Amino acid sequence: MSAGGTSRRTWGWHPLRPDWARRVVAAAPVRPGDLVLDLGAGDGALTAPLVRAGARVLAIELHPGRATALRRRFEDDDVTVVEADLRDLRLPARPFRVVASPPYGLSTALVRTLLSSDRVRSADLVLQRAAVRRLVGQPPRGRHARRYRLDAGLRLPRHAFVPPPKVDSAVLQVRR
Ligand SMILES: C[S@@+](CC[C@H](N)C(=O)[O-])C[C@H]1O[C@@H](n2cnc3c(N)ncnc32)[C@H](O)[C@@H]1O
Repeated sequence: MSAGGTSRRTWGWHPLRPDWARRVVAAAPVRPGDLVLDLGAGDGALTAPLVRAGARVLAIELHPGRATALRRRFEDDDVTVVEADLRDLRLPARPFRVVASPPYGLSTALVRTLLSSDRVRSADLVLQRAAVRRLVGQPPRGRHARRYRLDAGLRLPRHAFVPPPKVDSAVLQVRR
């Protein structure tokens, strides 16, 4: 995937509207001082309310232009932007939360990676609604999967995103 010639499809570019991003963060158990990963942070729709909630955010974004814009936007905040591919995600060595709207194509792999760690305090992932149903019914295996419970959370209508995707979305809640 090159940074030039990018298409919405290649990069899964469906940013959340700010009001819906606020709702997703408000429904997550984030406390001041928590380390929170925003996976596929885009232009910071979720990063902004996470910062307002007092989180220390690790924002991971593959698109170079978006990573640069994120650094500028949050230069005065407790936000670390890492330009990296989520397919090579390396999790922090200390406990962390996740609040993210990642590319839908990586949903299963991401959940599996999270369930392989014993350091996830919680995760709230905006995913395709059908994927949430599937994952709640049959979570992917992971080394520490038994420590976690998966539930369906907030439902997001298509107009929660600009542009609206062709599928419905919901939050997958991962709790210990
Ligand atoms: C659905 S958008 C969500 C953006 C933002 N989280 C929001 O809610 O508005 C997914 C984001 O993931 C990024 N992305 C796509 N593939 C990625 C990958 N392999 N690694 C890291 N980021 C990726 C895209 O560039 C895009 O910014």
